[in-house]
Amino acid sequence: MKIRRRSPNPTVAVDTLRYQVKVPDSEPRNILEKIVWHKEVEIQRLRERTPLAELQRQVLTAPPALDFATALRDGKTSPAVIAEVKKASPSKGVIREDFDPVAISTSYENGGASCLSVLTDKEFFQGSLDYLAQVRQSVKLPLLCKEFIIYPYQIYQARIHGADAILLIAAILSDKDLGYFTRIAKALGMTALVEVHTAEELDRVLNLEQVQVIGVNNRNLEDFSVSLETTHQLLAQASSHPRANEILFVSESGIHQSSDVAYVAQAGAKAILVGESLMRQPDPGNAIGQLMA
Ligand SMILES: O=C(O)c1ccccc1NCC(=O)[C@H](O)[C@H](O)COP(=O)(O)O
Repeated sequence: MKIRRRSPNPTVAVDTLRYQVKVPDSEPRNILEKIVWHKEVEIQRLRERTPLAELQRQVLTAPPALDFATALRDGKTSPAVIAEVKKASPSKGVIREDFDPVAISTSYENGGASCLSVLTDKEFFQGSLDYLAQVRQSVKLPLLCKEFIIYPYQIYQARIHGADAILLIAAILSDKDLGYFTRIAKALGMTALVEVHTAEELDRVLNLEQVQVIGVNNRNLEDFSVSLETTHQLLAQASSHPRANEILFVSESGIHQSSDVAYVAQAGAKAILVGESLMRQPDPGNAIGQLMA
């Protein structure tokens, strides 16, 4: 998937007036591009308010990160469950009206999740970094900050708010950034979960030595279609790579029933990331038990 990091619609300054010069194809081509373009503006604004140096100062006094990767390897269940705290999504709109991130997380912890994922994007998922901080105060499980990370700034933000792991999406980051961001995460004691959706992205990521945890997203972010076959195909491709045995593979998205869990586990996934199907149940933690039955 080719994601353009910025809108090709340039702003031209003429004296004090600013004109938008429309160029062809200046609309985002898919939801991922739309999210990333919005993120560029969002991070720019945040940086103006709180510079990176201030975050780097704050991170020094944060409690140490928990070991996300080990919690998955030692999973409470097989495969291990990363249960997601997700109020809404671009594909489904609002998923859970009575959204209480702390109650949901506690229920997940009691229900057998090995780790939690907390969506922090406000604009498209109605998430928040404050939810992440609240969840950190309430549960002992390792936490993934589910964000669209395009700058190191966001990694520091995640750590300060209690994250133990970050998501890095191969479709929106160059190899250089993936390597650099993974090293920053490691320096902060965090795990990087690097997400792929295509054979080409998987190839790129397998060749980055420092990547230890790879997520296969079953959702196509261009058209929102979901197919668990993506896990099957990409894990078959990975199996012939020399590093295959040292990588922990996570199957993400579209997992609704126990036959889905069996299918991706059989394909080689050692962990699953589940949001919507748990969030739609009255007791999300109890739903983990049903899913893993
Ligand atoms: O969930 C979406 O609609 C979505 C749209 C655009 C970018 C990302 C999106 N989801 C992020 C995720 O990775 C999922 O929340 C996660 O894998 C859980 O998926 P599900 O179990 O299907 O809720």
